[in-house]
Amino acid sequence: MTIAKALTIAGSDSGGGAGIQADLKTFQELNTFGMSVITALTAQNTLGVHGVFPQSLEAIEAQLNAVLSDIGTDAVKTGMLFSADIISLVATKLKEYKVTNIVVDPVMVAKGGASLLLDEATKALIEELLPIATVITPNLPEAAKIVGLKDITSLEEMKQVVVDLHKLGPKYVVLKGGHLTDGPAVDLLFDGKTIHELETKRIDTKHTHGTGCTFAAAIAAELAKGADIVKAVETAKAFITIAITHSLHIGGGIGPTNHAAYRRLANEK
Ligand SMILES: Nc1ncnc2c1ncn2[C@@H]1O[C@H](COP(=O)(O)OP(=O)(O)O)[C@@H](O)[C@H]1O
Ligand SMILES: Cc1ncc(COP(=O)(O)OP(=O)(O)O)c(N)n1
Repeated sequence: MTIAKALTIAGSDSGGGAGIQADLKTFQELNTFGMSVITALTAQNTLGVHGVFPQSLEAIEAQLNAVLSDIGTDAVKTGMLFSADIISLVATKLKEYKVTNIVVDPVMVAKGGASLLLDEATKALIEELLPIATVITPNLPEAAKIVGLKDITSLEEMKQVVVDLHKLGPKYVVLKGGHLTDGPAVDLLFDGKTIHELETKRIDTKHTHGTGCTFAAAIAAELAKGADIVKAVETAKAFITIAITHSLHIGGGIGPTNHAAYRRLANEK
């Protein structure tokens, strides 16, 4: 039996809602074979990030070589990369192994405010990773930081920024509107010619831990299976919307999204 393969290069979330754990659950639910390269450990739960422990470059390189020299992958999703050195290593290895379908989620800050990317690493992200990305999936604060704005607060501003982000080299840009404070949850996909709007009702819940990781992992899984970019992003949007609708009220803070809900609902149809 053959199965599409997807690799996440990201940080571990001990609480299970974001990072490597969210990515692997999403890969599994979307019928791909998930693999991981762990860049950093976080001691994390629904209340926040309590510790960040980056892995050595040696450990990260060994994981990348092990997976890519033997198994290979049909898509990669990058998440928390933490430092400029880790970004450079990942970019070098993705080029060395000629990896295609590279989804870059430029993770910078967790919802609780903890920094998951050193400030000085933004330059390496922009210069080394964005140009080799198939698609990037920034949220609004990440996009603002990348293009040098204070903030992005409207759909009109999003439409300008998605074009500016595309000029940095990725083939496609998905700008996520989850951080807009009211109105529907609108994401924009720009393919260099057309801006596609993906809109759903905004779900009234605080339990949104791991939304960005899950969404980007779903895009990677769909690309790995051969979907075109529009279909991949549409499926990812449906996946995350259902995961948020059925989010899990566990722990004392911001609970995780429900990765199992999409497949469960599909099976009930
Ligand atoms: N309350 C919500 N209701 C519906 N969709 C949401 C909600 N919050 C976020 N989303 C969607 O979840 C995905 C992740 O977006 P976002 O939360 O902005 O990312 P991040 O976790 O990186 O900050 C996007 O598709 C966004 O539109
Ligand atoms: C290890 C790790 N990686 C990424 C994140 C950020 O995840 P995200 O999907 O943006 O969700 P929030 O944390 O912002 O809810 C993380 N927290 N941990």
